[in-house]
Amino acid sequence: MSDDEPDLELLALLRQHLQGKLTISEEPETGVLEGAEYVYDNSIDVALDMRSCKNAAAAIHSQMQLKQYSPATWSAHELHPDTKDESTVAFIFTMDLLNFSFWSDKPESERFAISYRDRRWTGYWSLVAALQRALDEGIPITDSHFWQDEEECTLETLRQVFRSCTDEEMPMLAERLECLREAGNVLYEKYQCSPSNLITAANGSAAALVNLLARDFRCFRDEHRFEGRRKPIRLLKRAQIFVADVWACFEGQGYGEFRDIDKITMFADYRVPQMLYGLGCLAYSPPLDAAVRDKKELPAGGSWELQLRGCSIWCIELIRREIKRQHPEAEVNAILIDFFLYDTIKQLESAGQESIPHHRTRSIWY
Ligand SMILES: Nc1nc2c(c(CN[C@H]3C=C[C@H](O)[C@@H]3O)cn2[C@@H]2O[C@H](COP(=O)(O)O)[C@@H](O)[C@H]2O)c(=O)[nH]1
Repeated sequence: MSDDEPDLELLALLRQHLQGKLTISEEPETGVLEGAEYVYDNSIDVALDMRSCKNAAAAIHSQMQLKQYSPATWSAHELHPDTKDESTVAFIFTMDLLNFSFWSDKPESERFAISYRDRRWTGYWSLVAALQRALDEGIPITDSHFWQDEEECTLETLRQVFRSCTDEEMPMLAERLECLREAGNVLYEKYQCSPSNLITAANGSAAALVNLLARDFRCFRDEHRFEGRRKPIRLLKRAQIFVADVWACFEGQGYGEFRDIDKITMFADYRVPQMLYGLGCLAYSPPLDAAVRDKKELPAGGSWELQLRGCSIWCIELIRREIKRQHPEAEVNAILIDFFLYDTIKQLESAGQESIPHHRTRSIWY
């Protein structure tokens, strides 16, 4: 549809509203789930297997019960901050500004890794370890004033913060510096340099906080054109995982209190789709299956990548609904299911039991 043609969807909504049949709720929506369902309905290279989703729902629920998965599980990870104050919000914001693209095709012993507390950390944990190490070394890496200081916060500084114990540098360092610089400027201009003011501005709504991050920060605006649809598909992975990390860290209290936290969807990354494939929930067309197994890079924003990301979000939504159908009393949402599946695929990876490689796309979105 060209831009000058009437938006029939919008006209229908307005007509219903004028006829008093529709109360436009003031509660904000992110639109992520609507976009994910659209991608699922229009995917030909990724499909969901309903029988496997049903079986996975039962297995995931019982495992989560067994492991007593709850928001408190977040703080149990040794590298996550155990303070619960404004500096913790700044830490999580910094972490989720940079929470993308750690994957490497080098052998395990040669891939980018951070040495910290006598251990070698890779992937997402290399990010958390590097931030903790920087703070231990007196580098104010979670301070937005620092991010704006072009003398102090340089590419060289980031090379130091993210120095590897192997020859491989952290991927996309220049893009990471750009994210910090932009976030520092936006926080200075609109939020008195304080990430916790973002939470205050959202006034207790998780969806409002996600929308505010996508509106004010280009580096959180994880939105993409899909198959000619006029409205972009909003995936907003790092904006959503920021809200989820704050909610889990503060266990739904204080900075973590959101009345609509269940509106947050699965985080469309490169790990959980891999887990869903292993559970038989996701199936790929032969050309996509071959490309993923051959570890070919999938172009960022391409149809295959968007089908993988959108169908994964929709798949977790169906699993969540099935768990709630089987166990109406279950305290479960897409966040906890997602966290559980990420942690599980990481355990399978360390045991060398992945059934397919994760897909390879280089981007700042995940
Ligand atoms: N969907 C989803 N994606 C997640 C996470 C996490 C870590 N969250 C912690 C907090 C609570 C949980 O219990 C986890 O312990 C990282 N990622 C993403 O994965 C990729 C990193 O993969 P690898 O290079 O293999 O570490 C990268 O895109 C990163 O953004 C998650 O939870 N869900």
